[in-house]
Amino acid sequence: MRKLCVVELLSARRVLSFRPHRMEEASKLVAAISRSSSHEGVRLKPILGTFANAVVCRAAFGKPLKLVALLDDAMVTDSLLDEVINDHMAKRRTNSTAKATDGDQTTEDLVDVLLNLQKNMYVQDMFLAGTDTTTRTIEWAMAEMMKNPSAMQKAQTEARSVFSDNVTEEGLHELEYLDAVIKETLRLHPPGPFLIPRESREEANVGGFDIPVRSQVLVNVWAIGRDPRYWNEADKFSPERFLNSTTDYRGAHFQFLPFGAGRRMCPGIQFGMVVVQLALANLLFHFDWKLPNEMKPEDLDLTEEFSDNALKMRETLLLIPVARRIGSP
Ligand code: HEM
Repeated sequence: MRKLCVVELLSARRVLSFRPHRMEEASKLVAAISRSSSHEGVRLKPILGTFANAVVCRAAFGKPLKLVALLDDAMVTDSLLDEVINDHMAKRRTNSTAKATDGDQTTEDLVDVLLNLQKNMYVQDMFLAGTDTTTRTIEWAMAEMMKNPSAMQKAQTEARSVFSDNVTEEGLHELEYLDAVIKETLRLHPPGPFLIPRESREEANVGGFDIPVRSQVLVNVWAIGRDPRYWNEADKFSPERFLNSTTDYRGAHFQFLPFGAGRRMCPGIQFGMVVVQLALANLLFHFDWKLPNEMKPEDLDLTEEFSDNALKMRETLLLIPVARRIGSP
């Protein structure tokens, strides 16, 4: 099933096919921030959540669903998902959009794919794994850049020199500094601080502790990402450490495992990274950002809180966006 999803939904070809949806949702994100701009500031998390929800849902279900209802209430979730599946079945019966209306197979969504294969259960898992992780990564990256204005300035200057009128996905690969910002954010604040539990297949001794065979093993990637044996000034936010470095998050460098490693590694890396890059590039390109109440960067509270295997920001990020006139530096 995992293999199926990787090939059918999260492969490079599929991720590329969802580009028009992502671009549309990115424009809505910019418009929503512009609308809610005020002197008191904007709470970024709900707006980012709506964006990530829409992008993941449009890929998975063909349309946006209500995020809060999905996450908070299992019964509502079931009935919403039933509705989505029934919708798709009805469309198939009337033979209108079993495949995409334009006849292009690549615009099928996950529900179409799973209905083709008669495997409906996986839909909800995919949704939950994809939305919260991306939202939190974007929020943490913004928070760290607000606390470290020189990083914000470098990322902004880069975005504004790569793009002229608008952000396009084709140009995202040129944002090297932003890529380093995202890596550094994932090192310090991995959205899943513990990987999926593993079971040891043989006896081992780790750090002086005997681990019997068949023990449940939890890998704490948060602690590994801050271990001074592997990272200089481990608690410092310094995207520069990833510039000209070969360390990446694809599971081969065990000091940096935000997406896990091995057979259970996150299959949504490509999907997740493009969503995070696209959102951040838009936030940096279209807005200047200020802290409310004349707060100084060093006073921004980035205390982490751990619950439900997620690292959350204790204080929700509140920022003032100042829309930029395109063409100005
Ligand atoms: C910044 C974004 C994301 C991060 C940091 C992240 C991180 C992770 C991690 C750490 C795991 C566990 C891996 C392990 O134990 O080795 C995981 C599993 C998973 N992720 Fe992601 N993820 C992200 C985005 C996504 C997206 C966008 C999707 C799908 C749309 C997705 C789908 C999944 C699924 C289905 C699993 C379970 C895999 C399994 O059970 O074998 N993730 N993710």
